[in-house]
Amino acid sequence: MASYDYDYDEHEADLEPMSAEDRAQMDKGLMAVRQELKQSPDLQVTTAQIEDSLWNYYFDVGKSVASLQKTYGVKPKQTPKKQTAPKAKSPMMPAGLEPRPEHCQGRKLMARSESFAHFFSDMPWLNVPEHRKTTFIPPTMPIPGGLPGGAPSKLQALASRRKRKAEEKDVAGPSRPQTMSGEKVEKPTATSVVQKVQRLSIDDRVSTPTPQTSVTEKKPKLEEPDIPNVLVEEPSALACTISVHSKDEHPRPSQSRYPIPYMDIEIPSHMPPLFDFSTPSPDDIALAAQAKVGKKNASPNRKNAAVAPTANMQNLKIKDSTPLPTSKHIDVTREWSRRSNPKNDACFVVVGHVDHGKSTMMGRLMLELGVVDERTMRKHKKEAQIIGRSSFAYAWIMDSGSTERERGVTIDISVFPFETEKTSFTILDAPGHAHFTPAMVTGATYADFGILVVDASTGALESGLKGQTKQHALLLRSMGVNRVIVAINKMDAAGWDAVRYEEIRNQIKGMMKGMKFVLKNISFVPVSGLMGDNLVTKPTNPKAAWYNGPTLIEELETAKYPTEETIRKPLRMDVVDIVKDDFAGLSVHGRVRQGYMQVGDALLLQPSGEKAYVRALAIGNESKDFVVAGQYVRLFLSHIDPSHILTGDTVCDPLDPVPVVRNFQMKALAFEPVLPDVLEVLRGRIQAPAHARPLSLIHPKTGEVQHVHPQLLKQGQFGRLEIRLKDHKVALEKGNRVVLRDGTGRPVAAGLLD
Ligand SMILES: Nc1nc2c(ncn2[C@@H]2O[C@H](COP(=O)(O)OP(=O)(O)OP(=O)(O)O)[C@@H](O)[C@H]2O)c(=O)[nH]1
Repeated sequence: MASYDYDYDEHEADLEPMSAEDRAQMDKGLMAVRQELKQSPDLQVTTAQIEDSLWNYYFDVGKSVASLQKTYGVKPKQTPKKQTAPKAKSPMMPAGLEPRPEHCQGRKLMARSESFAHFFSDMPWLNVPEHRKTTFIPPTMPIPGGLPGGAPSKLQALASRRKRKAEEKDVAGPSRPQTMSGEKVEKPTATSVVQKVQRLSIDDRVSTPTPQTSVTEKKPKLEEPDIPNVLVEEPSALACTISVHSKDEHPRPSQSRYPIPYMDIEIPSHMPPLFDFSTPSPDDIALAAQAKVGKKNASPNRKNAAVAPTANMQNLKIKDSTPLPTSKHIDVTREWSRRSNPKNDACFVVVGHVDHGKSTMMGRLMLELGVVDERTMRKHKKEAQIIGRSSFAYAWIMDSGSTERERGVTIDISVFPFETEKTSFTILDAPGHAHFTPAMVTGATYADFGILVVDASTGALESGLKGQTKQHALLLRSMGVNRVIVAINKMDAAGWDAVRYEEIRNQIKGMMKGMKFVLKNISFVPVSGLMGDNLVTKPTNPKAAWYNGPTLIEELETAKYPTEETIRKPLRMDVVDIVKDDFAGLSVHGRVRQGYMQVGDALLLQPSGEKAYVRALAIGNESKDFVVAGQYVRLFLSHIDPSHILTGDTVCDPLDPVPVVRNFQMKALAFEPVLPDVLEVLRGRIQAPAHARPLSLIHPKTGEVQHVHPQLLKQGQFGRLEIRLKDHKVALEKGNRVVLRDGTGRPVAAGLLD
């Protein structure tokens, strides 16, 4: 057995001579090194040493000289050396590389590395008798242009058949179409591609289709190939997804369809079919049983929303086979009118210029009402102090997002439910910054009334009147939010100055009058959100002694909503938020605009047309059997894929759904000139580009048409607009509030659907 310890010197004899090219490089390098070292009187280096050094440094003269001087004690030459960039001396080594590592230095290794074969010559595994040696047959390569998996294409198969025919003709003569084996050559029949491929010999498959005729030969008439009538399949959904194309978008030519293998296999008549689709599947049986249960409980009474939809649910495509949620079949309108503690439900939006104190006021109100406890407040104060935003501690009750807290700016609408003795309220705290107007519009879409917060401190009112104080008031007006409480805030900073309060009151009154608000629906309350003055209790500050009007909460309590009439209308709820919770399951948040629903009800989501069931209901953390118009609820859904729900969708009664429209007309107030142009439609969470065109100019008070097809609606004018959505369809109906804004995000007009 040979030893595996390799000794280079022992195998010196095995070294292969240097190539002619290397030899020439070496000779050139040798001369150059000698030239460099010529002036050294104590030169002790041999030719072999120089050659070794040159080899190690890839024929780099400079590096070789330096190495020799260092190794053999030759003093460096005093004359400055020419600085040449190291050149690559071998085609394998680029310039600037490090010298060869020690373990592979010397040309010995190169020589040896090519002569390892001898080393294993006595290995037993190499002494295989000739008859036992494997014969390697090259694998069948896919034919160029053939089908995946190596099958030839139809064209190649045809060429191959012709070639074979021609060869057979040569052998057997034209009158006897037979193969070499004596079989008759049959005209290819219409069978499957699978069979066709099987008939082809390996020779056929690897042969390149060549022209069958020479130039001089008469070109035989090309026969149409017998293309088998096979079942073909479209590319799969996965394939379409991967290639980012939809099937419809890019229909593929028929030749790119591949046959489904084995579809031509004939099943003998005595064998049962593999899949019998003539009988119901286990899923069908389960669904039929569920439908039966639903039918048994059905009653023709529309008032019982749990029952009526079920009767009409036969057409619904249920997405999973989990049992339907069970309903208590409550007569909701009767229960609601008989409730022991009749409370109003009211939802208000808090609007106003940025930093005028909206969130602080609402946060402090929650503390004063005991909705938020002192402990939580202390925590907020401490955390706000840590990041140097102590003055925002109350605002943190509303602004729960980390970005909102860090930046001290409300970004999205905050929803906060709370109750007083008389009313169940929902606060929609809107952002004041102009960038977040869509969120403010979302709030205004669902609100029964608004609180317009105005900063009383010097200069703030003025900047607000030029900014969001005015814009938000306009948006409220044009969206039909007619009841507004103007909270004149930061009265502590204004020293509870009665004159300042009156001044602000008059200015805002004038502005709102100009916006065609009915003044009896507007009320004013001086407050200090930060100090908690006049929110729930009368101000304690002696400077506020002049004020003897209502507190903010007293003003809020005047709201009355909903009426029985609203509850009897078909269900509408706009999806403001979607929550996918691993534990609690899929739920959506929103305000029931009209109608009611109870656990077990069937629902329809528009504009998608997806169906679902009410699995559970909750208001705040309290679970409910039913919810009615006016309440801000959490609706837990079943039998729907979460990917089919979007914010902005409308949850509605499947028997009386909200229509899905592409074109509509609306009565709008123009904040900016409205010309025929592309604008963005904003409704709740819906944002869709549309083409807007003025149809008529309307008198704001009488509603009479003053001018048909005006070229534009001027700022402050009321008119009817035609809206054509560009690519979306939206769920909208008469009376819905819609805002239009331009490309810069500035609201241009707002109004109600006609
Ligand atoms: N002096 C005084 N400062 C107040 C009062 N209310 C709010 N502030 C301060 O005003 C600043 C802004 O308050 P926020 O409540 O965040 O204002 P906002 O209107 O909600 O701001 P955005 O939602 O971002 O538009 C904070 O520093 C508050 O402490 C008040 O009544 N008096």
